Amino acid sequence: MISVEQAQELILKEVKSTAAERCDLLSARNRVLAETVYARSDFPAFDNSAMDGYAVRSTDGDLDHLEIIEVIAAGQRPSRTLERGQAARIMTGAMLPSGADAVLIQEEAQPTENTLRFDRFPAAGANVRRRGSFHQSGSPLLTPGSVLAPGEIALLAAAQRSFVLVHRPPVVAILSTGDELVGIDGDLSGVRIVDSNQYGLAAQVQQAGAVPRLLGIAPDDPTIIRERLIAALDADFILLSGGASVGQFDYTPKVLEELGAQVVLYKINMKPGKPLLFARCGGRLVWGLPGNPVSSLFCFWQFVYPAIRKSLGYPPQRWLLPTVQAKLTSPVRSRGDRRAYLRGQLSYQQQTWHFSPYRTDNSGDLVSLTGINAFAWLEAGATAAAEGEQLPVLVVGEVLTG
Ligand SMILES: Nc1nc2c(c(=O)[nH]1)N[C@H]1C(S)=C(S)[C@@H](COP(=O)(O)OP(=O)(O)OC[C@H]3O[C@@H](n4cnc5c(N)ncnc54)[C@H](O)[C@@H]3O)O[C@H]1N2
Ligand code: MOO
Repeated sequence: MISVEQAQELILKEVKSTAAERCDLLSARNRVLAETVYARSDFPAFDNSAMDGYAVRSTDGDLDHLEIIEVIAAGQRPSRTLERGQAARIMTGAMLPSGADAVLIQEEAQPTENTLRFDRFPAAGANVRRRGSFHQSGSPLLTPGSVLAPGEIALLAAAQRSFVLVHRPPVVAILSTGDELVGIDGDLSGVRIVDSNQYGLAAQVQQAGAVPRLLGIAPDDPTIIRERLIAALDADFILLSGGASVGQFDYTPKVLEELGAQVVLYKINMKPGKPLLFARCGGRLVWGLPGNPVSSLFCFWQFVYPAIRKSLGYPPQRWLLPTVQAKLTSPVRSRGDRRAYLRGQLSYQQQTWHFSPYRTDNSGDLVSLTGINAFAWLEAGATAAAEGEQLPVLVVGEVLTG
């Protein structure tokens, strides 16, 4: 069995970023830029006021008062040049009139009719945003690999880019295998279970920014699994759920081998999720995920999520889910035979990360995943950790702050 870190490295080595596609700016959030975006003009495009007040000449501070010659709103062009002894009422963002080089803020001004008196006079450049001071025409605003968060989206809008080139989201096919499985509305007949992995994995694929393609259920029949797998080969990634272990009806490894797939790895030193299989098949990447629902979702976070992020063009520091060191709020145990990931809740309180372990580590118990946002881990060989001890924690959901 190989380690989690070795497996992540081997998997990521096989992944390439997808080609670029044109995307409407409003749909581009969380996508990754595949071009350099240059500024088409200076920003600000003209000298303007940073505050509501009065545009003045900074050399007029020796005068007793100034004459107010006009009012300039944002979006308007000043109509006159400011001469010695003159001021113009000006709003934040409005164009500075020629002749002016400073803005007296209105809190420090005493206007009466057209006359302006003042307490303190601004120095040259005070409260003025100079043309091109934020960025200049032709300068690169964003480079390939920039992740488009709301700030970047606003910058692109300011640069009048209603469309941008971003990496195409990979298509991830999901095929569940198992005679015991039925669709969400299927007949359970007392011995069957719902194919919940299809839904859980689809939600994870969407959350990671990729496009799920639901291929439904294949029975434990190698011929049918093989057919369905071939049909799935037009997707970028293929997730097979179930049949990865050693049981009599666990056909995933066998079918992949028959199709000429190169198995890159099989079995990881971790719990849950030991019987993970990863292979190259017909130029596509295939994950054989364990059928146990918690194991399957956990393997996704560890080994599929990073691959999706890489293919989306994310920078390497953002491929893996983050980890922190957190203090245990109650003791934990493990068999010690594999690295054990223990589900629980991570919160940040009083400048400290706290991890509250959930009471069970059963790989089939989906209730145990509700409200879970993290997994603390004990290395293989360690069988317990006490309350208050620090453990490394993998963060899979939103962190609680109280
Ligand atoms: N003798 C051994 N038995 C098992 C081993 C082992 O090393 N030796 N490994 C165990 C571990 S660890 C895991 S994890 C599971 C993985 O098994 P498979 O990937 O072969 O999955 P199945 O046998 O098909 O199913 C396991 C379990 O999960 C349920 N399941 C399957 N698919 C779905 C689905 N799409 N949605 C919801 N639930 C699903 C299935 O009914 C089983 O209960 O193997 C252990 N056994
Ligand atoms: O590795 Mo299995 O995932 O423990 O149940």
